[in-house]
Amino acid sequence: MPPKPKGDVLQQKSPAEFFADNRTIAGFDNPGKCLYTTIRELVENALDAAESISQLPDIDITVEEISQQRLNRMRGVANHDRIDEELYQDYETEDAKQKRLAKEAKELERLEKQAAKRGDSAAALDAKKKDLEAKRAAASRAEKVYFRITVRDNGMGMSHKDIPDMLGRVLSGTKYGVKQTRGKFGLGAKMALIWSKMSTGLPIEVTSARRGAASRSYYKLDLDIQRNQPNVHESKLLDNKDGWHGAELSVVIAGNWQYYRAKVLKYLQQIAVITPYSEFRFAFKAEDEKNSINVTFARRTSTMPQPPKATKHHPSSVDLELIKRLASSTASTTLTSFLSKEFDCISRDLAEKISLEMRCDPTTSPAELTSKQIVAMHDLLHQVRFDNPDGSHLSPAGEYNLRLGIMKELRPEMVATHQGAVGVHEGHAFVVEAAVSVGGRNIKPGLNIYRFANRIPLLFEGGSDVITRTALKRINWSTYKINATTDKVGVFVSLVSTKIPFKGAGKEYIADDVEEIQGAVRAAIQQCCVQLKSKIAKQQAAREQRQRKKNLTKYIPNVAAALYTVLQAVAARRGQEPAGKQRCRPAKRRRLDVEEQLVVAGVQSGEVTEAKLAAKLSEHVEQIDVDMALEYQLQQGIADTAKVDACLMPASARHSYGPEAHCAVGIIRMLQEL
Ligand SMILES: Nc1ncnc2c1ncn2[C@@H]1O[C@H](COP(=O)(O)OP(=O)(O)OP(=O)(O)O)[C@@H](O)[C@H]1O
Repeated sequence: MPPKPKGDVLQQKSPAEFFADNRTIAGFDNPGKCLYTTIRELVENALDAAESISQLPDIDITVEEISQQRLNRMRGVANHDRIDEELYQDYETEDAKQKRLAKEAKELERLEKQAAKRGDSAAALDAKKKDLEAKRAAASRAEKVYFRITVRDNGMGMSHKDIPDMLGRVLSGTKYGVKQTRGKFGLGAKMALIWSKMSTGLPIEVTSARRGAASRSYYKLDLDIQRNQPNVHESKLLDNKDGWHGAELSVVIAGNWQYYRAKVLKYLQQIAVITPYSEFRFAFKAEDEKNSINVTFARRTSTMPQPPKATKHHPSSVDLELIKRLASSTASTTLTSFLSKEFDCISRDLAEKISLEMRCDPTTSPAELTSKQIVAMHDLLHQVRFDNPDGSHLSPAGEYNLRLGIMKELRPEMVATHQGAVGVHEGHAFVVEAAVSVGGRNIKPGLNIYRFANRIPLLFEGGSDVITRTALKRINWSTYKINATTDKVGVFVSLVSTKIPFKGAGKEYIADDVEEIQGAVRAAIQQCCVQLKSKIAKQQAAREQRQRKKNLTKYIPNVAAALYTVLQAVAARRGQEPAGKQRCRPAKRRRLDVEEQLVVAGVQSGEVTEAKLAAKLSEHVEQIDVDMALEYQLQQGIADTAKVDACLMPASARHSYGPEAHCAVGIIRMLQEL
């Protein structure tokens, strides 16, 4: 027998080991990204848990900075005193120190020049210098920084006995059905635990209670990576006198706040946009108190989208294995009832026809189907024409919520929203919602793209995502009077589906190769643009009108002065002419009409002054402005757009419904509602 090549030994890996070795697949790339993804996974679980019981989510997120010394104390490890400094990575030779100082001086000089060029204030320059110093201090600091991340929600909670498996076994969860949920893989919380095991060795702490439970569960556990099973350190039942329900998960990991701070805050802002019915309280507790942050993303509405419902598999989306699994686990005893009960869009009638097409007796038990019959069924299910899923089980954010979220977080000048019709991809229904906003705070000029999938903000890998690519390449913004480089444009697209074609388990971007989704995203953005186009045209007309008024007003003093000089000259000449001559003027000179004669007389008597002329001109410009505004409103269809019903409660029984009240900008008409 030839000798086995060295290293050619058959090995097996548990799913936990696989994900520990390939953390990047799940979005756990580097310490900073791990910090971000941990927060994200826990927040999304919290939202899923609250929404599943139609509870307005109340979520507390705390990130507590922990120094190496404190972590050592927590782990019961003695602090390490260095014997030989030269052994360490952060040891700086004299040469290296000189180079660093020179580089820092250069950087400082660059900052100062930049600030002078931009005319930044001394305070802004100071802030930049401090930032530079902090970065340098952090980079030169030998010890790593750790974080305790705690997320507390008011959701459905977890049952006492399930907690170890839910949080200590990779690929276990309650969200595997055909249902629109943020979680899908049964992986996120476990990845946070794996990372905590790998970086700090500390277990996760969980407290949870279900609705109406008399006790709350407390667990301290970690995950046996090789066996992929939970390892419970401590478990107890605590009193739940105040009837709390929800979950609180707390995990200590290595991270990098400095580089991922902006991403975390952006994520929270975007999740607040897509779930304005949630309240998020975020606290960053720094070791140095002055660096701590507290931000609240307040709830702005109590209107929650309908919770998504679990649906059945659509026949055109199933594979052979799934059919086998369903056939072996179904409670149905006949093929007809199996097909009509386990699959969406198959009536009993159709089920019977399919059975006959399979050359099977409709009363055959699904458990007795042979492999060949299952293959025949699989082929048929992919060939027969079925109705599309109707999408009623999906739960889009809704145009109202989307608009509200955008208004609350960005305060744009205008925003348009659109919800597309239900589409289908591989037998899974999907809905695309979009909003396009113009102007607002905290938004840069150009296209600012916000992507959401099953109401999760997607912040990474934007370049490959169907939403980004569509907004950048497939929309001709100028057709809609939008300047995609200078206008501050917000493009918000949210896709919900029972199956989002994510690339990777990190759920960071949506594939751009699904034609149906690509088309739906494009159509939804275009619909918003069409709405905005007319608003932008109106705005441009109003701007031009304002400009015209400004120009006219600017010249009033000069015009009044010139006019007054001319009038004075006319009045003086008239004053010198003998009375008789006034009646037989030379034919060339124009006759003054009565009004003009009055003005000239006014100038002569001192009643008409330059100031009075200027005031009259201003009045006239004002009047033109009002007339044009009213005419413009009429052109735009005042009846449809500018008429608003308002209910006024009379303050007392003595009131009358008088005639219309006219003002410069509208008419108020009182009608008695009988
Ligand atoms: N805050 C929570 N409240 C209630 N149940 C929770 C909470 N967090 C986690 N769970 C339960 O634990 C399970 C596992 O969570 P985990 O984050 O590992 O995966 P997931 O959310 O199902 O999927 P994904 O990996 O896609 O996020 C969930 O399916 C859920 O049942």
